[in-house]
Amino acid sequence: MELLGMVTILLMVFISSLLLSAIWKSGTDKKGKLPPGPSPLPIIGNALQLRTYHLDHTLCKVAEIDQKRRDEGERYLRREDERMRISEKYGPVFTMHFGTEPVVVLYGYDAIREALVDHAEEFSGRGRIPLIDKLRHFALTTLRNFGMGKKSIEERIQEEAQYLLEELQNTKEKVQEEIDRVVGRSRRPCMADRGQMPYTDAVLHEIQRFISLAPLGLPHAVIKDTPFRKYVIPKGTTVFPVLTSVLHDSKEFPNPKEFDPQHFLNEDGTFRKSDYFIPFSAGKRVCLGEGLARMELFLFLTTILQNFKLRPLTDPKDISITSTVSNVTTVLQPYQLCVVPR
Ligand code: HEM
Repeated sequence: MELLGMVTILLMVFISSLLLSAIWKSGTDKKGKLPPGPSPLPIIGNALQLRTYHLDHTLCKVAEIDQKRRDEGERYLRREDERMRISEKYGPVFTMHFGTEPVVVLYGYDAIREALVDHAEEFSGRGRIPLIDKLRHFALTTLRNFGMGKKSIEERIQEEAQYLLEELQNTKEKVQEEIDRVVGRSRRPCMADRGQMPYTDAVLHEIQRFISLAPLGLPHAVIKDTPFRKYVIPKGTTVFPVLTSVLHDSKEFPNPKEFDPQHFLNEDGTFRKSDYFIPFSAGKRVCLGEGLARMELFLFLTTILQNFKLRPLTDPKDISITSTVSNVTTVLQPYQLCVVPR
C-alpha cells in the first residue's frame, strides 16, 4: 500500500513537471509577438479544436468564428464606447498550437498575398515536413530530364496522354464542342489551342479551384524574426497559408461551394483571369511544377475528351464529391465510370 502511495506521488510529480515544462517551453522557446489564437492546453496545444482529417475546414472555421467575434466586437464598440478592442482578438492572421509548437495561420487573400508575395523573402523558409527535399530533388531532376531530352515537354505529354486515362468529373458536352471546333478529330490538341478554348480553360481552373488539391499549401517558415502586421513572428515559426480560404472566397467566386465554370468566364464568354486562383500557392516557394502540371491537365483533358465519352455507372447525382484531406492533399471519394470511344 505504502509502495502504491509512493508510485502515485512520483507519477503526479512527473506529470506536473511535464506540464510545467511544456507551459514554460511554449512561452519561452520563441521570442516575438505571435498573433493571437485560441488558448492552447499544455502538451496537446489546440488538438481539441483541430480535426486533422480536414485541417483546412477546421482552420476556416476558427477564422470564421473569429470574424463573427470581430463583427460582434465592432457592434459592441459602436454601442458602448471604445473600451475594449475585441477586434484585436484573432483575425486573418492567428496562431494555433500543434502540441507545443505554435503555427501561424494565414487566412484569406490579403494576408496570404502580403506574406508570400510582399514579404516573400522572410516567409520563404520551409516548415518541417518529411520528404520535401526528396520531392524537390525529384521534381528538379524530372524537369531537367524533360528539358534535356530530344523531345519537348509538350510532345512528351502529348504522347503520354494518348495512353493514359484519368478519372474525371462528369463530361461537359460544351468542352467537347469546343475541342471539335478548335482542334477537330484529325490532330492532337496542343498548348497553342488553349487561347481559343476559354470554356475548357475555365473548366480546368474551376476543377482546381473547387477541389483545392493542396488546401494548406505546404508549410512555410519565417527565416528570421519577422514583423508582420501588429506582430513579430519569431524566426523558425511554421506558417500555414490556407489556400482554400482564397480559392473559396465568396467575394471573388459567388458560389464557392458549387462547381461552376462561370467563375472563370466573362459575360461575353471570354476567359476571366483571377488573382485569387492560387492552387499552386504564390511567391518565392510557388510550386515548381506549375507549368508542367497546367500543361498536363490541359493536354490530358482535351485528348481524352477528344476521343472518348465518359459515362458514369450511376446517376451523377449519387456520386459523392465530398472530400477529405490526407497529409497535404485533398482526396476525393473513388467512383466508377465507363469510357466509351466517340
Ligand atoms: C495540380 C498539380 C499541382 C498542384 C496543385 C501543386 C501545388 C503545390 C503547392 C501548393 C505547393 C506549395 C507551394 C508553397 O509552399 O507555397 C507546391 C510545391 C511544390 N511542388 Fe507542386 N503542385 C502540383 C504539381 C506539381 C508537379 C507536377 C511537380 C513536379 C514536377 C511539383 C513539384 C513541386 C515542388 C518541388 C514543390 C516544392 C517547391 C519548394 O519547396 O520550393 N508540383 N506544389
